[in-house]
Amino acid sequence: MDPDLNRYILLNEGKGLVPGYPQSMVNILGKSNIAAVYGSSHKHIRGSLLSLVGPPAIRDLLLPNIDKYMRFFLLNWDGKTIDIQTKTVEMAFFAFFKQILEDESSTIYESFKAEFHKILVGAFTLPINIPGTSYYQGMQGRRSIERLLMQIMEERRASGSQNDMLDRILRDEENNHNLIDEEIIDQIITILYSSFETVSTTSMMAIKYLHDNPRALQELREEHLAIRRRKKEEEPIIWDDYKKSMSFTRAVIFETSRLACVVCGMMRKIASDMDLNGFVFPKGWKVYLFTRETNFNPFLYPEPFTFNPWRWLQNKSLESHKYCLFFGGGSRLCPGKELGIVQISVFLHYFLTKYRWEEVGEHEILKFPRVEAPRGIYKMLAVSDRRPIAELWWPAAELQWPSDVSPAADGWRGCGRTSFMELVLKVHVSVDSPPPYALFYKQTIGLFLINQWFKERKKQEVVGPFRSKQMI
Ligand code: HEM
Repeated sequence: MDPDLNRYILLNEGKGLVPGYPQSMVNILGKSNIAAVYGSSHKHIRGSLLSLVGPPAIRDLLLPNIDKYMRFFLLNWDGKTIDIQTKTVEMAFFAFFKQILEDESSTIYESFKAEFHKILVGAFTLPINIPGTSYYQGMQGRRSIERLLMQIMEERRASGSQNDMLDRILRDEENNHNLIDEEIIDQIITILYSSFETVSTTSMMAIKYLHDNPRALQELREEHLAIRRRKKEEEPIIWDDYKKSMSFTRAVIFETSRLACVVCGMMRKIASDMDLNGFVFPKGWKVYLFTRETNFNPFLYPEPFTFNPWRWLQNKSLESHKYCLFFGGGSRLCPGKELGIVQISVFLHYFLTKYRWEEVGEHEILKFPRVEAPRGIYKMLAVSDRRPIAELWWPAAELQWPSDVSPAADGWRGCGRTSFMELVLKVHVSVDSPPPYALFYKQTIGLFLINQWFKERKKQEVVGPFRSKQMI
């Protein structure tokens, strides 16, 4: 949790602090996925990815598409009670799928979605490859997506070009990255995996915080209405709108990422015995850089539990502060950072300028180990606002939300109080099969983990402090 040490680890991959994501994730996302490779392979793949999702690509190719699909996606919510969690999940998947495989049929879209869901569930599990486990299903999902992509790539090669991301990887005209098929498949799965949950969760939480903070909602809405007033209804959002007229939107997105802790940390592996802050970390050990603590550092963020987007405007250097690690750091700084922010901004733009909404029923949002509304009950009644744009604003009185849903009340849930064992059991023992399998696996895996834990403790007592100055 030490912010300086976290930063040191992120900046020193070259000294043997390499990515250390779980085996299940490496197997399911693929051995050449960007988060599993390092050194020259990492540089090579990262170069290819940046040319696909970096700011020039967003400005010229991706933003017009995001605009088109976001308008389409937000049609017809009027008068309906929607589950905002389900909707933001669909929004993120739909928009990224369309960037990658624009003209593929709805049948391909539906199969992709179903198989991708298995990948999501399986990526952080114990790699036990027997029917019924989430890992097994994740591997099945990966294989199906592999088959689908191979087939699409063959068709594309035979029939000439389209202009989506897959096609640009296949052509790779300007950049000469020339990825082989296996690398292409791994990168596509990784782009979807890395973008989808971060973008959907940040969008959902932004809506929640805006709910709870009418003043922020009103200011954000005014920012977007001002953009709309300059445009005809059918005119899309362009790069200049995003760069020059959405500063409060960016602040809302950063404040949401901070308070909701959409990414809690990053994982690294020690390539050879290493002394870090006076502790010897033996080769092969995994290090979890727990960065979410820093999000609540009162010196960096006064009144850290308050949703205060204005702090990002008052202190412009906060975004590049060395402890601000929402998007990682060093050579693995998120290559999709700008794309993610653009997508959430365009989503908010159309959501705020099209609809008013209110909460329906009770809701519960968990923050740890991942941010989610576990029963999907965070529902909203969206009402299309048909008044002329000039009149569109909400009197603050309309927007008094219950005080018991303040960010301070739920912002800290579980954090720091979840024991390691509890966490391991929660994260890994998510077996999706019906009883009696589920119970059997849960018990077996639970016993296995407890046994491992006792063994580990015993080892520490016998081996002592790992030849170090202090015991880890
Ligand atoms: C709000 C949105 C996002 C957040 C908070 C976020 C966060 C992060 C973080 C913290 C890392 C560092 C991981 C590490 O060091 O191990 C990362 C890496 C990465 N992100 Fe994002 N991300 C977001 C959106 C996206 C999008 C839209 C894409 C899609 C293009 C993307 C693709 C990636 C990839 C490929 C990596 C691995 C980079 C590497 O290993 O060099 N992310 N992201």
